[in-house]
Amino acid sequence: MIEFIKNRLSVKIFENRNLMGEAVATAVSERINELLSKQPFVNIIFGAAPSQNEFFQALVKKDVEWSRLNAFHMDEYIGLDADAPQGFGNFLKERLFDKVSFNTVNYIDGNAGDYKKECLRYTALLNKFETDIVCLGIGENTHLAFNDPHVANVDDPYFVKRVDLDLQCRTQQVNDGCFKELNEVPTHALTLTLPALLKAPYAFCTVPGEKKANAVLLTLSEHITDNLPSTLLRIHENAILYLDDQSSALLDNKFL
Ligand SMILES: O=C(O)[C@H](O)[C@@H](O)[C@H](O)[C@H](O)COP(=O)(O)O
Repeated sequence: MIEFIKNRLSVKIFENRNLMGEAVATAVSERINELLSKQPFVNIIFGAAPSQNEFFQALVKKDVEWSRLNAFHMDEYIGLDADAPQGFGNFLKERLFDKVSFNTVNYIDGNAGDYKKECLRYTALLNKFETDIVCLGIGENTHLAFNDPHVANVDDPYFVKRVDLDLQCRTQQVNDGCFKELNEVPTHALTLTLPALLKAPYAFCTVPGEKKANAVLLTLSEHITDNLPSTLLRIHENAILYLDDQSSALLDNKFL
């Protein structure tokens, strides 16, 4: 494993995806257990994406008092069928929420007719259950959750909002094998905003795969700006970026 720090961001590079996933699961479960030794519940937000699969597989095997965790997710498509496997709530249900017994699982409803009301409902939950940990990925366009560069706002006044998805983001969903064709990918979603994600005291960011190599390079080498949302991880007080051999492939000696 190779490790370095860029600004405040700790970066860890693993030989392959499985080792990376196992390491994230170990770190997250240790943090959960440490917090549970001091407080009754832990509130945790999960990204819903194939990049998180190895992490989830390892996490559910960890020794954690799941019944003391309140789970959230960070975004949801608008307008997919309620039981569509691509729905982020459904994605997490299959891989995580049905595997262990959380105290509560809090789903975003992408089919709520009144999306403003749904954003307010979820905002109220996030305020009630203050986030302790966020587990997230990075998009090919450097998005965090569905904060694509054109809608990402580090000073966003909202915690949850409706956004349109840019072409690179929608194409990524096809590249990831979640949808067969671009025109199947919804154009809009509800997402937690950058302030809602970045206020979590602990952030574990898991980014494997060759398709993310350029986004990883931008994350670590460009100026910190919400036009490249993942660069903001570099000023988070407690964030760790987990990479594999492929996603780290473009990082040269000036980093390593
Ligand atoms: O809920 C999520 O997790 C988000 O929509 C998103 O930010 C995702 O983490 C990245 O786009 C990485 O996604 P992939 O794993 O699909 O590459």
